[in-house]
Amino acid sequence: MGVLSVPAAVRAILLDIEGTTTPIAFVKDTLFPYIRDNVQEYLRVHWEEEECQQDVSLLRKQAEEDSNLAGVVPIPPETGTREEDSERVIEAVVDNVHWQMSLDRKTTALKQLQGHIWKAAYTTGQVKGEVFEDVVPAIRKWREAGMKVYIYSSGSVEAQKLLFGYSTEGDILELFDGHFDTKIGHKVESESYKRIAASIGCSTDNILFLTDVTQEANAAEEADMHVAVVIRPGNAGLTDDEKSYYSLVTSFSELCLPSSP
Ligand SMILES: CSCCC(=O)C(=O)COP(=O)(O)O
Ligand SMILES: [Mg+2]
Repeated sequence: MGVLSVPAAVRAILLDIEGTTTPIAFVKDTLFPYIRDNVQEYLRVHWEEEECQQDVSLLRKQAEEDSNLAGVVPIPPETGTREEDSERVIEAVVDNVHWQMSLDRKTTALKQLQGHIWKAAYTTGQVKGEVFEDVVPAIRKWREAGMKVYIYSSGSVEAQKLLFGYSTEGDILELFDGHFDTKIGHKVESESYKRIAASIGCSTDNILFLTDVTQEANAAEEADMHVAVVIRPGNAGLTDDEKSYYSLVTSFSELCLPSSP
């Protein structure tokens, strides 16, 4: 087992979810298929609700921005009150969601709707959020040592709270001091990490970011955060250059805090 010495300046640890706290397989084989199978029914049941209409407006706006992309599915406005008219728009939303998911898009519009659809899956016990077994004991230890712990995922804050609130380890939301999603900016843009530091109330140099994606690690490093790349079963492989450049961990238990013996 390796050891990663956490720099003395670090006061907060910022965690990615998919591929870091949670197996990619849980997202790809459980969460995403649930959306594909249930999006149409969800839209039919919740169509008249304000929250659902806001999600659809955001998806429509995203489709307009995506108009130059191959395969984009535009979402027409609803022009009447007849059921056939709603059904026509629902079909377009379903196709748009399926298209975005086929490309693993991380748009705020897609992620917001996904979070709302997953709510029933978690609250009825059909799905439990998976976390690697080293995650909870390590975070408890970090917190005891005075470290703040935050989540930054492309999954919406609502989706994050469902995953950790209904996890295989029970409700573990108390382990986190806060949550960030793409509303603060995309994970491959360095400005996002500066905004997160400002929101936490510290300097980027006081934060260690753990992620499986090297483009995210690059962006955080460019913002002057400390970074480590997490290697988990099922994660994408790294090039030899990436392996030698980044600090790597295969378990959170490998992190050694400055005061740790
Ligand atoms: C937060 S639950 C769903 C995960 C998800 O939708 C996703 O896109 C994961 O992205 P991450 O930034 O956590 O790798
Ligand atoms: Mg990830």
